Amino acid sequence: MRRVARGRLLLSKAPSSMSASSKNVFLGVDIGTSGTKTIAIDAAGNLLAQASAAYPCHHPKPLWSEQDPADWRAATFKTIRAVVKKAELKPADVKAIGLSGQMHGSVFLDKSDDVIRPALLWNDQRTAAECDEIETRAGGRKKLIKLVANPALTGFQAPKILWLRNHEPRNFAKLQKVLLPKDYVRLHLTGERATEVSDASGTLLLDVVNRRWSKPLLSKLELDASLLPACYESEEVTGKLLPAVAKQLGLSTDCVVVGGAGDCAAGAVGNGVVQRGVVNSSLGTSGVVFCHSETPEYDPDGRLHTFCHAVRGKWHMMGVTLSAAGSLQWYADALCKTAGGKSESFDKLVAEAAETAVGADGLFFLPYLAGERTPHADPLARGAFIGLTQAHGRGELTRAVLEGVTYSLRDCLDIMTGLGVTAKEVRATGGGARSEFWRQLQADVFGKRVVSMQADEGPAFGVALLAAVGAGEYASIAEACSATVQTATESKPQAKPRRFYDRGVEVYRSLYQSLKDDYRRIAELTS
Ligand SMILES: Nc1ncnc2c1ncn2[C@@H]1O[C@H](COP(=O)(O)OP(=O)(O)O)[C@@H](O)[C@H]1O
Ligand SMILES: O=C(CO)[C@@H](O)[C@H](O)COP(=O)(O)O
Repeated sequence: MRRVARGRLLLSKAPSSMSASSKNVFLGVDIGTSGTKTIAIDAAGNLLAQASAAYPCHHPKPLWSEQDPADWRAATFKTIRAVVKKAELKPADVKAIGLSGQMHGSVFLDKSDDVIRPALLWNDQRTAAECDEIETRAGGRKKLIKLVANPALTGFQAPKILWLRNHEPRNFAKLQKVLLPKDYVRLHLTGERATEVSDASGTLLLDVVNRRWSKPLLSKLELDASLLPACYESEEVTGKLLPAVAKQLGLSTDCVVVGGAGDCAAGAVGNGVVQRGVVNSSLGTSGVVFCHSETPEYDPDGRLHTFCHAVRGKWHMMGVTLSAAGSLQWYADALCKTAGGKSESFDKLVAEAAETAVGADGLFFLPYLAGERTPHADPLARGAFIGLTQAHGRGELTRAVLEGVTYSLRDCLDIMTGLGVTAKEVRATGGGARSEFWRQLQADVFGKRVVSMQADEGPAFGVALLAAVGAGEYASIAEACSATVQTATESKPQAKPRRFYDRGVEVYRSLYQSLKDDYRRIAELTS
């Protein structure tokens, strides 16, 4: 059923309603930090239906971050049922499902596959001591990078496993398996304990160059390899729906679940970033700047991650700022309640910001609400408004948040550029990229053309394409992308704001340098 050319043809002439027998539908599920989004697409990449469900994130202590895996499972089942209903799909229509999700999170399971404690997330900063332990056990930072291509960072999964061993030994004694968020959902869909290379890269336990678990590092950390699931390539089939699950979802037991991808690689596939020349910028809870690599490439200072791409035999580099659109979410929730007690809408806040001057009249925002990864790798960093005056109102505050987050993405982009990555265009994705104003701001801060995508479904679209490849609809991910991915709007850098932001980013950068010792003192004060 390989029908590459058909996919291309259908792109320009997509049927609005296919006959029951002709449907070949693929689902993409993205288990994000703020919620889960599921989409259904046809073979040409046309969106048939989408549904989303939100859930909370818990912060039991400052800079800690946890979620209940049961919320991801419930949201996935609910949204799959919703798209099946909305698109009026018959069980046999859905050929494959792709899973994507927030990376690095650790779901600790006991021998009955029950969750031992809430999951520790990608933006949880409690593991600084365990990162030091990993570097020491590996024989130093250089040796660690040789084994797994990356330095130890607090968000990654391996330090979380060591944290459990060091701080909750009774829970560690029960531990049989550690899964990533999307892979916990896979277990409930298929009964299989499996992951794939792009998400596995973010555990710090994958030999990224050879795309397999690093036995040498596992042994140095005294971790049993049986804790980890089987590791596949992203488009490979990892299992089929369990009979009871298929019945519950209105799908068939012939429906396969492919490896899928971590949300960064999935978003890149969804935006067609499967070759050099374009980079992806994502404004989700986190912010990510992502480039494709033909071979593993490294930032010698370890500020960018070197991970496997969701494309077989390819890699990527990315910089990750921990509170991107998440900063806007925090700001709306903490400081912008309406009279009815709800958070002000993002559209209203952004419209107010758009009315204010470039640079928010000298107000800066540092978006380090959850510490920071790129460029500072500083778990103690904190957020800040700097430069407030009595002339500032809500519009300037919002603008400062949007600008601060975008400066942080520029930090990531500039590191990449410094390593020789050239990009003629930035492809914008994530909830924040829905805003035309924020896309234009990116163009002005980056000094590059920023485009939005026709299928603005981010990682969910990327893994739906991986599902289509896994089911044999396309011969390769590159073919699936070239048949279905199209850009939509374009924002070009404007000369005056661009000049301002080139100077503004220097002030922004020096503010962190001025504050970093104080962050340490704040940590001592509050510990
Ligand atoms: N219209 C909008 N304008 C600006 N920002 C928006 C808009 N809609 C959503 N966002 C931002 O996008 C975030 C959600 O992005 P999303 O990519 O869904 O996150 P995640 O994948 O982390 O769950 C919201 O918290 C909000 O900050
Ligand atoms: O930590 C990373 C990537 O390294 C984050 O990108 C997470 O994967 C969370 O994604 P969002 O929920 O923000 O989309």
